[in-house]
Amino acid sequence: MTDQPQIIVDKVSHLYRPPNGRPVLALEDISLDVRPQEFLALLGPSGCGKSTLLYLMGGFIPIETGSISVGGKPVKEPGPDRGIVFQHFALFPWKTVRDNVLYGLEKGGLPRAEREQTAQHFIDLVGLSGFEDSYPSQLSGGMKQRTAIARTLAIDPDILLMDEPFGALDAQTRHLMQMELLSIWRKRPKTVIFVTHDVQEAVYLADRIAVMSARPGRIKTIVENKLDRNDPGLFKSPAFAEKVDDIWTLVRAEAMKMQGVRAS
Ligand SMILES: Nc1ncnc2c1ncn2[C@@H]1O[C@H](COP(=O)(O)OP(=O)(O)OP(=O)(O)O)[C@@H](O)[C@H]1O
Repeated sequence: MTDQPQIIVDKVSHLYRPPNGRPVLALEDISLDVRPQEFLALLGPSGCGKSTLLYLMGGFIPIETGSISVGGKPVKEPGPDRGIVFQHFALFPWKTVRDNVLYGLEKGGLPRAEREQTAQHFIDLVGLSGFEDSYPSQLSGGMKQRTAIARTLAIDPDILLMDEPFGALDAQTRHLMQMELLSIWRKRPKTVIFVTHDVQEAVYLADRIAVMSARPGRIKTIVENKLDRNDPGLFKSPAFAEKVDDIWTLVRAEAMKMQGVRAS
């Protein structure tokens, strides 16, 4: 890991202008550097603009104020260097697991046999061997999300943008998926930006945690996470509970501000 930032977010603000409603200032003056191959969590209360920031980095919505660069180039549109995984699985229901994973590889110009080999490699990596011919309706939530992750990983992006990818899963599956994601990330290190409003999830997964303020979203603070995430007992350790508690205190203040905003 070098210390040169791979992603530079510089003074970004974002105003939504819905056709039938008041404009919403979702982000204000966000500056953030992300290092290559670091796992960064974007943490904050609901509505603070986490997804908006992720989509701006992905090039899915235009940047109007400030700038974002990836590898020194300004972000103008989505690109194969940035893969995204959404909360809701976004699979093609009429395609099998194999074909869903192959879909992302179709544009790459690789021969069919090579594409199939790559797809199989990532299906195995996410633990779905034996389910290649299943359709999404035949899979559990966790398996659907694994398929979506395999599809994104198969394209081999340098950067993974993950928008609450485990938010729709039950607590047990969620923890298994977190462990699996860490293990995949160790095998194939990538820059990961992981949006969550779950403090435990952020502390369990991330090298650094950017805590965002209530709307308009700003970066309130960035916390370095020095806990040993290779430690299998980490989740149950006092140090983990203490870190979660410290960060929860920061987030709670913002969540309460958000409630106030809603109540007014
Ligand atoms: N297309 C849109 N038009 C108008 N306002 C929007 C639009 N998308 C998001 N917003 C508003 O911008 C703010 C930030 O939304 P965003 O989805 O980025 O927040 P978030 O932190 O990801 O929330 P959550 O954790 O609930 O998913 C919210 O107040 C939301 O209502």
